[in-house]
Amino acid sequence: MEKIAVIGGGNLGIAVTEGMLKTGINPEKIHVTRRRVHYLEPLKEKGVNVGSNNVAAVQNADLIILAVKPKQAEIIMSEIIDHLTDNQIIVSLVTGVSLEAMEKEWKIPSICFRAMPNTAVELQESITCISHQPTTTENIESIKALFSTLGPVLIIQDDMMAAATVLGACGIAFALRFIRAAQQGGIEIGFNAENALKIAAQTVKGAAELVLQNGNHPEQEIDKVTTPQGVTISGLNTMEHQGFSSALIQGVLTSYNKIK
Ligand SMILES: NC(=O)C1=CN([C@@H]2O[C@H](COP(=O)(O)OP(=O)(O)OC[C@H]3O[C@@H](n4cnc5c(N)ncnc54)[C@H](OP(=O)(O)O)[C@@H]3O)[C@@H](O)[C@H]2O)C=CC1
Ligand SMILES: O=C(O)[C@@H]1CCC=N1
Repeated sequence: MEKIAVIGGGNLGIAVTEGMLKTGINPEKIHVTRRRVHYLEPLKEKGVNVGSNNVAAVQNADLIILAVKPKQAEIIMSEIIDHLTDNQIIVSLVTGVSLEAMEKEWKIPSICFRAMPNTAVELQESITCISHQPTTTENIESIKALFSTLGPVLIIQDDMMAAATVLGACGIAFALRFIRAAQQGGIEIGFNAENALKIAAQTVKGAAELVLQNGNHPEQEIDKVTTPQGVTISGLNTMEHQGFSSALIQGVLTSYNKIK
């Protein structure tokens, strides 16, 4: 990709930009916008173009990454629409706005994709789900290649984007709440906060790697830890009696129903 505009340098826009910078992309090729431009000072110091002029940013860009809230996106689209060309590519990270709505309601002339990374994109540890219209045949590989530098990529149907948002993007918060709870437990049994957090976080990372690298079902790995009449199974069963898995599944469904 030659020049990239990131419209909306907030939590996700900054994370995506930081991730792209880590891939070695030339910072001068990136232009990030937001209204309170002073929050973009750290990116500016790294050589990224920053500003509040969305039109200037898109006029110069081959790829436009839209990273604003849905209501903000409507306003911004009306501002930039006349400056878009049909050879530009728009990748929307906006939650809950389908490709069909982007084309019909926003009337975007450019090639549209949706992408759903999570904030670990900053560390190139996201999983990014990408969707495109069935009629879109070009540019899929280049979009896939860009996000593949930021973690694994899955191409999915656009109607699965809400599910991707919940499992992948909200999932970061769900996993972090687990880590926090484990840390709190760790403090009760004697660790200071710093060590409890380090153990909890690294243990989650290790558990994830066991699933990802071994390709095993979580329960296979759990079986290896649960000594008969041992301490792990007692703790696990108490958590389940308290509704651990059920609470997580219900939370996922609540988030999903809210997007829908
Ligand atoms: N955070 C996450 O983990 C994820 C978020 N998403 C989706 O990504 C989108 C962005 O989320 P998030 O980054 O969390 O939200 P933020 O509110 O952090 O970021 C949006 C940014 O847009 C800027 N903005 C608002 N109006 C304009 C404008 N007119 N021109 C330029 N910039 C503008 C705001 O800055 P200012 O007020 O200074 O203009 C703000 O920083 C949302 O649709 C969200 O649902 C998707 C996946 C994960
Ligand atoms: O909470 C939200 O609505 C957005 C979508 C995914 C992550 N943040």
